[in-house]
Amino acid sequence: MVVRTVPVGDPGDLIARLPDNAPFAWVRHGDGLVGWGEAARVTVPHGPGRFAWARAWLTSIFRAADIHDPVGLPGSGPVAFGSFTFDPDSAGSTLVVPKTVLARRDGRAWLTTIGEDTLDLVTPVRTPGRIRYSDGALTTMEWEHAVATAVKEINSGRLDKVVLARDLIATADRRIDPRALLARLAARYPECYTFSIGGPAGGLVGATPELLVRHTGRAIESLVLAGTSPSGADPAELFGSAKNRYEHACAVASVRDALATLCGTLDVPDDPELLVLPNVQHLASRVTGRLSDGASVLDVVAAMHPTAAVGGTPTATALEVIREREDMDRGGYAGPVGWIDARGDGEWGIALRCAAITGDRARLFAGCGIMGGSDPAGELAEAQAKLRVMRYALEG
Ligand SMILES: C=C(O[C@H]1C=CC=C(C(=O)O)[C@@H]1O)C(=O)O
Repeated sequence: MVVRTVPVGDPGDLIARLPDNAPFAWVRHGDGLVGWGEAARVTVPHGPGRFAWARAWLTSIFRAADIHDPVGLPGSGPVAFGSFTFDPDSAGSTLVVPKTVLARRDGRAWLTTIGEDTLDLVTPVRTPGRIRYSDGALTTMEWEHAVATAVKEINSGRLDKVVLARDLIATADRRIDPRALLARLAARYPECYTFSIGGPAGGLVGATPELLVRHTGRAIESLVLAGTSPSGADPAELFGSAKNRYEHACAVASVRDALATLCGTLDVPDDPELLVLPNVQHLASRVTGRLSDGASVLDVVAAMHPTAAVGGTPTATALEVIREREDMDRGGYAGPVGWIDARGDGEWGIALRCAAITGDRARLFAGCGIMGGSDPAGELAEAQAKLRVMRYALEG
């Protein structure tokens, strides 16, 4: 495999450059990486060793490559995009090395191609047309009942926190082109990571505000989110809510504990800040650290997933409750999504505010941190607000 990276002039809108409807993307504030074509693809076997397996597969692919990379920045040279399922026992975790990657970072842009240059025929982007919605695994009433049961389990002492999610099925007039969704998401949610892991029939598309980990050399950074109110509500209520503060503290603790074993230094803020998005606002904590050895971004992802922003506290009990109450397979929702390069650098988010696309169908997901004081109707309203991201991507 011959890999060539060359510096290029400013490519403008990265998403507008995607030629086909199986795109790869990771874009925030216009910067990031987009890719197309497939030089290599693998389905990662499910089970507890999946991240180590993925890492070994990538090492063998990247080691065998003949790499010409004068740019030498995170994301230059060969790159793999990936999505891992939330549940280690679910099938469908995927890594793909695109044939072509176009990237921009801090005013510098580059193009990486693998193998022979091919003429990429640009297919027109079509919007999905009219969208009809139907219930996913549970009706809204059944989901509220699941939340009420989880609240009882928390109050009986079985666990402290669990994140319960629901799905919603959208059916479009025609085959959904992820590029149409990416363009809308990147324009409306510039603060989020707009992502796509393309597949032959569709793939996973979304705009997540939650950075699981950015790895640049030995420096790592994570943005932990948990605790939500509608945008426009008084932030003082969110900061003053014991329920939301404890929900956030559980998520921060899970990240701190996972990173402490890998980092020589780790900086965890005492108090959260506010992240305001068009639909909701979150309590947010930016955690930074330095790795004590040469762990790759996937090694760090393996140690962190699932954080209590998407699982719960304690983790193992929360996973049991999620399996018992949600009545669905989350697939890639709430799993790690992102990219890794041959140096082990990369950026991985938690796949929130996303949908799994298959042909003319999209499965949308949203979840909420459930605590002892949660009100099922309030949690349903919060889940609906989170679903607005992908409803907007589909409907415009
Ligand atoms: C699980 C989701 O959000 C998480 C991230 C931020 C705030 C959350 C909350 O307040 O419940 C969730 O922990 C989702 O968007 O599906």
